[in-house]
Amino acid sequence: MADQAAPAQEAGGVENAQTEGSGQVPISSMLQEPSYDVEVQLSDLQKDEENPLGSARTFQELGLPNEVLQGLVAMQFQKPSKVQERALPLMLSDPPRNMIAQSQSGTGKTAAFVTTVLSRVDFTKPTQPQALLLAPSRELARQIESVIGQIGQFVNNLGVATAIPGAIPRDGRVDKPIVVGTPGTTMDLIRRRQFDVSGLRVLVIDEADNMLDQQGLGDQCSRVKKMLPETIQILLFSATFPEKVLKYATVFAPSANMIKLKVQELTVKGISQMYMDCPGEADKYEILCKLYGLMNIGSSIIFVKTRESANRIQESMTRDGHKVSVLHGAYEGSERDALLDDFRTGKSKVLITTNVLARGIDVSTVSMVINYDIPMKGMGDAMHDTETYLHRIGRTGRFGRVGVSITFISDKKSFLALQAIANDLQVDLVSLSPEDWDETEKRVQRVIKSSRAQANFNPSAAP
Ligand SMILES: Nc1ncnc2c1ncn2[C@@H]1O[C@H](COP(=O)(O)OP(=O)(O)OP(=O)(O)O)[C@@H](O)[C@H]1O
Repeated sequence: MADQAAPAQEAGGVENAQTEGSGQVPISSMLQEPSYDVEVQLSDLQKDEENPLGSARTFQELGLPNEVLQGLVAMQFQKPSKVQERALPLMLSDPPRNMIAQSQSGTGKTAAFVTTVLSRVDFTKPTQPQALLLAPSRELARQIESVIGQIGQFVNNLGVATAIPGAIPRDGRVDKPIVVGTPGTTMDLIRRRQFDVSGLRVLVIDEADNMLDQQGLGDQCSRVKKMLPETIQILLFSATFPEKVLKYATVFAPSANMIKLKVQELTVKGISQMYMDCPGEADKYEILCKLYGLMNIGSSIIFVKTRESANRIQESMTRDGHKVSVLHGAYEGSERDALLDDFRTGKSKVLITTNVLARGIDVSTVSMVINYDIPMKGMGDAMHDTETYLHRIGRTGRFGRVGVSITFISDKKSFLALQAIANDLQVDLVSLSPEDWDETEKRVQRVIKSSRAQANFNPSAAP
C-alpha cells in the first residue's frame, strides 16, 4: 500500500481537531505593534525559566551516554530546551514508560526523541532493528535521519535505515539498529517480512496528532503498532494535540507521562503574525509579487491549498521574473529530495508548497511564511484549521529566531477563518494593507532584518 503522506488534497492538518472558534474579536481590534528584540540571544533566552527554550539544567546533568553528549556538544547545543530538560529524564527512566509530549514548534522535540533513541539502542547489535521512528512525510523522515546522524556522530556502529518509498529494494532487508520511516512503507516492509520487528524496544511517532488522526494516517499507524512487540516504549511528540486526538493518544500510548501546553503557550513569541487584507481572490497574486518585488526577504515558504495552484503560482512568478521553486506530493521522491536540499542550502530561496511541508521541516534561515491560502479543513473546507496554521507558521522563528508570517485574506470566509484561528490561539495579528506599501515594507522588513542580525549574533542558531 502506498504512503498516505501526500494525499491529493495535500491536507497535512488534523481533520478531527477540536477547535472552538467561539469568541468574536474583530481582527482590526487586534492591531498591535510587533515586538521583538534582536538583542536577545539564545543564551539569554535559555536562562529564562518561563521561556520554552529555557532550562535550569545542563545536558551533562541528564545522565546521557558520553558519545551522545559529545554529539550534542558538537552541534553547539549549550543547554537543553524546556521540553528536552523535562522529557529526557522521563523517557530514559527504567523501567521505560510511554510519553506524550507537546512543545511549541522549533523548540527541539526532534533532538529530545533522537537523544532518547540513541541512549536506548544497543549498538553492539548493529543489524538488529531496535528503534522505529515514524513521520508523516518523506521529507521529515529524511530530516530525522540527518539529525540522528549529527547527534549520533560519535556513536560506534551507528546505522539508520529509511523506510520511505524507493529506499529499500523489494529483495532488501531492514538491517540497521534505527529505522526512520513513513507509516505506509514501514507497514509494507513488515508485512513482506523484510523488516524484523521482534527486537524493537522504542517507537517514536513525530507529529503524533496528525499521525494518529483516524481520517488520515491513524489507521496505518495502528496497524504498524499491532505488529510490534507489546512491551515497546511509545513516545508521541507534536506541537499540537487537539483534545479528541489526545484522548486516542492516551489509548495508543497507555499510562504515558505527559507534557502539555496551555492554549496561550501554543504560539512562539518570535513569530510576528500578520495578515494582508486583499480586496479579492484575484488580487492575491499581484500582492504576492509586490511583496517579493519590494523586499529582500531571504528564505521564505509560500503555502497554498492545492498542487495545481502551487504550479500555477510558480509558473506565473517565474514568468514575472521571480526565482521560485515548487514542491508537492505529485513530484517523484528523488525530485522532492533535491528540491528540499536546494532550499536548505539556500540555492533556492522561495519555496511554494502545500501542507505536505507544513509540519516539522527545520530550515533555520526561513524568515517569512506566507499563507497564500488560509488553512481550512473538513468537508468542503468548511472549518478553519488552527493546527495546520500553527505548524505552517512554525517553519519560521525556530529556536529563538524571529520571523514573520503573513496570512492572506480576501473574502468574508477567509476573514472569519483567520479571526477564529486568532481566537483559538489567543493571539493578536498585525494588519497589513495593500494600499500602504510603505508601512507594509517597514513592518515586514523590520522582522526580516532582525532575523538576519540574529543569525549573525547567534552562531548556535545559525544554519
Ligand atoms: N538545546 C538546543 N540548543 C540549541 N539548538 C537546539 C537545541 N535543541 C534543538 N536545537 C535546534 O533548534 C532547531 C529546532 O529544533 P527541532 O527541529 O527539533 O524542533 P521541533 O520542536 O521538533 O519543531 P517542530 O514542532 O516544527 O517539529 C533545530 O535546528 C535544532 O538543531
